[in-house]
Amino acid sequence: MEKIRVGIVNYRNTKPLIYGLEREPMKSKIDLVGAYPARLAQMLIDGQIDVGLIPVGAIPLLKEYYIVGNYCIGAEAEIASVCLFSEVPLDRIERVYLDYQSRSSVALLKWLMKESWGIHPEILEAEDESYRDKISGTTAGLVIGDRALEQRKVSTYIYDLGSEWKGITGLPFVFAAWVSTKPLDEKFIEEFDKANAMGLELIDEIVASNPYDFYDMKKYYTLHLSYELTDAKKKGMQRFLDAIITGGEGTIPSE
Ligand SMILES: C=C(O[C@@H]1C=C(C(=O)O)C=C[C@H]1O)C(=O)O
Repeated sequence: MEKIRVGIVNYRNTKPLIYGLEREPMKSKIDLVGAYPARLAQMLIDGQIDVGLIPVGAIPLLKEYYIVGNYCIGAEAEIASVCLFSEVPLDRIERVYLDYQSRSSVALLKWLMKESWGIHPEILEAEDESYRDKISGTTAGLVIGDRALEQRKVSTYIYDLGSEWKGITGLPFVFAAWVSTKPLDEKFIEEFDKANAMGLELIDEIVASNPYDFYDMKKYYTLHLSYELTDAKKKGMQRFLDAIITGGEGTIPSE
């Protein structure tokens, strides 16, 4: 049987979900491909993967899409790894770098600046990692993933996008979900879902085997990240999609 090509986010946030994908019975049925979120979205559009952890902010670009299974990269409130970093408070920010690796948080940040914070800094599209050195003075920057956990040690002001969303909408936020552009076999989805659940029961083991100096990973996996795609998360996801489709923040530049 042909293997299903599965695109996974290459950040630590994904480790609990892929624990079971890297083991049987899933292992021999799939090929795992790791990339940063914005790249994964492009890979799904280009047909290089069959299913992937796709940024919800990129969903408006898909002609047809299917949410696969019952797990996601989500947060009930504070996420810790998706933040606007700055050396000055919000009202003094003059320029904002957007993270080239993100699609959801870029759209969420634009929405927050316009609808909630009422600030209109100049928007700069980061093209590579060098933008992080430019987060200084009145130039702020959006950073996601492990790099954000590292940036927490550098920047003075940290605006957590998960907390901001929750504060305004009262809903959880889904950063990425398993998405395909064609329907997948139902039996496969069932097994895939079970494999996703496997690591969530083994957080202590995952934390112990992946030492990390920048953040308390037990706290990250259990307090910040929330992996079940609950009804509340689906509601949060729909609310976000409605906001970015009407606001135009869902459009992404070509790579
Ligand atoms: C929680 C996170 O969510 C990520 C943020 C994404 C985005 O902004 O497009 C996409 C996938 C997620 O891995 C994170 O990276 O820290």
